[in-house]
Amino acid sequence: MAAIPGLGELPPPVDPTATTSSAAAPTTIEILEPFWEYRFEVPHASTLDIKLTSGLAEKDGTELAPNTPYTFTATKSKINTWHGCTLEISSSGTYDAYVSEPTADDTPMVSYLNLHFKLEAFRAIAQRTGQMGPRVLVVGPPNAGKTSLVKMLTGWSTRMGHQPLVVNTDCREGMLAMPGSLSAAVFPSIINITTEWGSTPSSGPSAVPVKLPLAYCYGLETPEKNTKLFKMLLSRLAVTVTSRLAEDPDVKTSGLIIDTGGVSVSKGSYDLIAHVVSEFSVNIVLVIGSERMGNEMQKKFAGQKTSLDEAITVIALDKSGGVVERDSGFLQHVREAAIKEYFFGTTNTTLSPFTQQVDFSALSLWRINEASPSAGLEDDIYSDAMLEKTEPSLMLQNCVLAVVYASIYDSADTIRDSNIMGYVYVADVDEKRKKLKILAPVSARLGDRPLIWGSWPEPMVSLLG
Ligand SMILES: Nc1ncnc2c1ncn2[C@@H]1O[C@H](COP(=O)(O)OP(=O)(O)OP(=O)(O)O)[C@@H](O)[C@H]1O
Repeated sequence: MAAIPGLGELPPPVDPTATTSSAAAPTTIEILEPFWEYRFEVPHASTLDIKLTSGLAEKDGTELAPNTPYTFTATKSKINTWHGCTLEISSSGTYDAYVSEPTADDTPMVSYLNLHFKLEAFRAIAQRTGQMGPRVLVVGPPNAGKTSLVKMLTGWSTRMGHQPLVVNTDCREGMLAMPGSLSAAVFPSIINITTEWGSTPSSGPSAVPVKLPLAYCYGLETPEKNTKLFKMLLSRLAVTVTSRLAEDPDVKTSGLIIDTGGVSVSKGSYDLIAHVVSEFSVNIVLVIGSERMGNEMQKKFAGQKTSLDEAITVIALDKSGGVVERDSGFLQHVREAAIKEYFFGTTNTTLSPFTQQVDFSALSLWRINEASPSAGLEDDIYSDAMLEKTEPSLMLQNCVLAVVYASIYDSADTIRDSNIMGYVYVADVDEKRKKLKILAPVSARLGDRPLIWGSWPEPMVSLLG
């Protein structure tokens, strides 16, 4: 299992492998004026190469290096420019792209950048006084551009020399960890823009320093599937994040940026938002893409204080017209690609995962339960039942399991509260011989650590195909 020591960063290798471009593909040139965006959608079977040949451009807050081809696949995104630029585009396979031509007055990007400068002002005060930097939570309906905003605020702050701690509470997608995980990582350096958040920290070289997240396994698709477990893991993550802030002055003054999954206007979702606000002492709530949610958040947090006795400010932001919906098929390909990359690397950095045969009896396997609808939120007798010791079965076929930093002799609660060390994949289940064929990024004895089995990410059939 690839070690995830937590919240650090791996240095880049001395000789990173350069990204390759499809030299034979026809090339088009796009000239962008200030504030314009090059918006593109590449399906998983195709690749799109984008090279900045003049001017300055960025993707979600991270600047493109000049004359360097960036290869995108299974991506819907944009490249924007503040001062104008020229891009050279080539592709293999199909893709959709167009240039959006807003002015400074009609792009929400300007309000996002202004917000960034406000956060910088708070960070400057924090540096002078030794106080905590801003703790920012981004909420909004599905497909509002929340994650893109979190990336932009992270990228811009990193470029100013800060080290924000980014927290992902969206269990449907992973941040530097598999989907189904809740994770946090410090971003002292740029994000690898060709993947969602950069590579997951399996073994293998990368041109951009690999961020090491701290991750907990929730293993279910939505917070509603087991709200109590979800809240417990968030609290657990908040404790670790808070102690990380306390021990590192640079991270402390840079503050937190927290992403959420899309919420509908409902009491249950608002309770979860309030839980995150209180556990992470959030003092700035950004509501993107819903005036109604903005108003309701204003009302909810009016007059409330953080644990540090600061007021909670709610700021409503417009959604960008470029944000696109990603249908379930597309997102499934994205998840599959992330899992494949974890075990096999990318075309540039091929990894060789280890396959081993393991007896059913040699494993300590724990199943994450969905809460029964009758289980009361505050009802503690359900605590242990959230994680249940179980025997391997055919149901494990093609599942990803989380390996956690705990002992197989620990209690269910301790195992639940332990952070993730890495992941393995069940390639085959032989019920007759009572053996599993398991794929792991490194060779290690699997019987020594508890394995957590959830229903998210869903079984991936084509991983070895
Ligand atoms: N201006 C833009 N132009 C083109 N694509 C964009 C733009 N802004 C965001 N996107 C893309 O739209 C998709 C949805 O955006 P994003 O993931 O930021 O939304 P979200 O609110 O976090 O979604 P979710 O509700 O699934 O968490 C992403 O693929 C993102 O890269």
